[in-house]
Amino acid sequence: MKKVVVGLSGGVDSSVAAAILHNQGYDVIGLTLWLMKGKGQCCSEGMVDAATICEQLSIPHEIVDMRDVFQTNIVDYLVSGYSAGITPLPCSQCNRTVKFGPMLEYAREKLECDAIATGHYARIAYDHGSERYQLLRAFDRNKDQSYFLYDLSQELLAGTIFPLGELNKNDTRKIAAEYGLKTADKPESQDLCLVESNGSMRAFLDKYLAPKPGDIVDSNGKILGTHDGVHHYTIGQRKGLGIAAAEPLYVIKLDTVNNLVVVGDRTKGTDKECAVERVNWVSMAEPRGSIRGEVQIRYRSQPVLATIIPGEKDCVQLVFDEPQFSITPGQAAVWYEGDKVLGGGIIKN
Ligand SMILES: Nc1ncnc2c1ncn2[C@@H]1O[C@H](COP(=O)(O)OP(=O)(O)OP(=O)(O)O)[C@@H](O)[C@H]1O
Repeated sequence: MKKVVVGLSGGVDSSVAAAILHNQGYDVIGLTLWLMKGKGQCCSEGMVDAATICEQLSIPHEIVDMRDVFQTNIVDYLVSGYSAGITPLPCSQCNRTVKFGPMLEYAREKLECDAIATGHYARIAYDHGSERYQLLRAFDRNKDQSYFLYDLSQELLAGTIFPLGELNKNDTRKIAAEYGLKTADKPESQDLCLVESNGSMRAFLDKYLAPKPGDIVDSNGKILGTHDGVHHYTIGQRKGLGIAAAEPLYVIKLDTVNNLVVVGDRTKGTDKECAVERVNWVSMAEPRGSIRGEVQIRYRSQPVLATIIPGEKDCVQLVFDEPQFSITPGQAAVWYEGDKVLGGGIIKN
């Protein structure tokens, strides 16, 4: 019988992923990564729900303590990024270094099992021509999570199954109800897990970073207001600036050297190019020259046409056909060809 380790967060998606594979005849083992430090965090509820699902499906449940790895790779990474004036995207980093990598390693070393599965909405296909695993968007475009998965290596893709890739969320809920899963009606998580467990990104950051008051200025240096720490702002932000102005103003630069938040009208926040670092080529090998692709610079942004120019040391330059508003250092840029994730990386500037 084929054996698979399913990452169980205690949510409906991973519960259904486990139930589907179990029903298909896989020998399923549930595995929950214990991620967050502190009592009463969302993880403790998640672990109990995951254990309940395993009980329902009569499958074993393992819990692996990953709190230190999560603290170093995600919490510290976020805090140092925000204090340096960037807006880091923790999810792709979390997927590679906290979830998929360690889960596959644990599955192989401790459970003699070569495959893992998660409840992500994305698809994987093997292309015989290029001999590569391809990462594809989910059928449900509204739930598609391929943007967060661009950083997975070929080895990780080879060992991963996404049982929900061809379903839409309504199907998932229906299947959960059909199987009578305890998590069937569990509400959708809306935010980043750290935001959800702390109430807001501000509340999370305030636990680690002291207030550092400074000025909000326009691009000529004119003082328009004050702020309580550059780390509370993000490029493109419009709300919560506390400035009355005739036209809408957006954050266009975070100047940590002079402790300034620089604001301007929408035209000042657009750019035709950006540099991307820590690039991972997913469905294709790194090309020798420029390629064209549809690029997403945020999770929910519309893909836009651009030329992708490979550079040195895992870097590329993106040149957009049309200037883009609020290109945010720290967020991921992911380039696609149709449904296929070609590659992605972290926006540098
Ligand atoms: N703590 C965890 N331990 C093991 N696997 C996890 C954990 N958190 C998330 N995962 C896996 O990653 C997938 C995507 O996680 P995400 O945080 O995006 O939750 P989600 O889409 O709301 O899914 P779910 O409904 O299963 O919580 C989950 O479906 C699960 O398979």
